[in-house]
Formats: sequence, structure tokens, C-alpha cells
Amino acid sequence: MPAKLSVNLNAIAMLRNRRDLPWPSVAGLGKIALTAGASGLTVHPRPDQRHIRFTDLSPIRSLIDAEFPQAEFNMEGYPEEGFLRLVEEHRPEQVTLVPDDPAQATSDHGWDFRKERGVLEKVVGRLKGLGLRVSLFADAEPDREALQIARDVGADRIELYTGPYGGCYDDPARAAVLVEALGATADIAFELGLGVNAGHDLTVANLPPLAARIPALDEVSIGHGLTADALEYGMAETIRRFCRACGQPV
Ligand SMILES: CC(=O)[C@@H](O)[C@H](O)COP(=O)(O)O
Ligand SMILES: NCC(=O)COP(=O)(O)O
Repeated sequence: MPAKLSVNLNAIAMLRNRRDLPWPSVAGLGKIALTAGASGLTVHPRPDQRHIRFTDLSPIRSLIDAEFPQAEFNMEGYPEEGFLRLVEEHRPEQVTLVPDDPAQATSDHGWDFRKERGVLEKVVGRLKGLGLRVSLFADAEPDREALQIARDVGADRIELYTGPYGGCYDDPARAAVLVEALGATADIAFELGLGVNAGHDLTVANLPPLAARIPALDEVSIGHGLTADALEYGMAETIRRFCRACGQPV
């Protein structure tokens, strides 16, 4: 089954936040995305609310519940108390935990599973207690022992951090090396019984080689490149292009 597409709405929220005005509408563009074939919506509410505001969360949750009950809400964030309370309030189908410092410009690395095992054990247990799927952001490192920790702390999936791969848009030889590292990491995760998501700087161009190397990829979450394309092609056509790049028969 081809990977599902979850649309990250952070970039749209960032554009909206340039003015004290309600457009572009974050939930409104989420609705266009789901209508056009996306399988879910992703948000990464950072503590300073520079992209997604906490007040964006209810309209997105309500949109999915009322009009797209098959779609999934994915909330990403560092597991501090404020984020965990938002998760408890809005009950996303999936929570993706990232090791981001609040000062970080964007996500740029996966968890150090050995070092953070204790933190993850506690937090994943709390989220699993709410019945939510939990995914842990992971670097493209085929490190079996680290991935075993991800599984042992109770995660359902990992999300492969694809930033370095996305950054190789003008270096096909390096991209081929990195897609192999992503694939080798996914192979181990699957062997351990984990599901595998991927995200960060994915595009219509770099998705097909990734999907070909990891045919059992569960989901990709995409925001920046997808929003850039939406300016050129419109949101609905962009969703169809990304779904096709995932291998979906659109
Ligand atoms: C985990 C991840 O890779 C995404 O959350 C990505 O970092 C988007 O976040 P920003 O849009 O806040 O940069
Ligand atoms: N989970 C990763 C994600 O949502 C990717 O966002 P972007 O790098 O495509 O903006």
C-alpha cells in the first residue's frame, strides 16, 4: 500500500501570522487538502506559537471529526508539559515526538534513544494510556540497538528525519547514499515490528526514490515543499501531485 500523505499546516500558519488577519485559513486549506485526497493533517505547535497557534487546534480537530472521519490528526512536538496538555485536549490519532529545543528554527535531528530512554519511557506510556499512536523522530542511522529502545519504550512507529536527504536536491549521488541509509534504517524498524513514517523537506521530486526504497512506508508528512508548490499549482492540484509521488493511484 502506498504511503499516506499528511499535510503539515505549519507553513500556511506562518504565512497567516504575517498579519493580524485570519487568512490564509489554516483549517480551510486543510479542508481543501483532505478533499483533494490527503489522508491527514499535521501540526507542530511550537511553544512560541510562531506557526500554528494553540487556537488553530480545535478547528482542525472539528474539521476532521465532522467531515473527514477517516482522516488522521498528527500532532508533533517536544514532550514538555504544555505540549502534552494540548495533546490531551485535542486527542490526535497520532503524536510524533521530536527532540526539539524551543530555540530551534526547525526540526533538525532525531532522538538520542540511549540518552533519552527514561524520558521517552514515561511520556510514551502516558500517551499510550490515552490510546494514541506514538511515533518517534529518528535519524537515518541503521542502529538496531537504538531502534530496539524505540520499540521497548512502547512506540508504534518511528518517523525518519529526511532533512539531509531533502537538502541534496542538487546532488543525486549524495541523495542516493542517503536514501539507502533511510531504507536500511526502515528495514531494521520493520524487522522490530515498528511502523515507519518519514518527513522533512520532502518534495514531489525526492518522494518517488524514497517510496521505491521503502515500499512499506506508512506515512509522509509534508509542509514546506508542499506549500511552495501550492503557490504555483493551487492546493488541490498540489495534493494530487504529492499523492502520485507517493505512488497513490490518483
Ligand atoms: C518534525 C518535522 O520535521 C516537522 O515538524 C518540521 O520540522 C516542520 O516544523 P516547522 O514547520 O516548525 O519547521
Ligand atoms: N513531520 C515532518 C513534517 O511535517 C515535515 O515538514 P516540512 O519539512 O515538509 O515542512
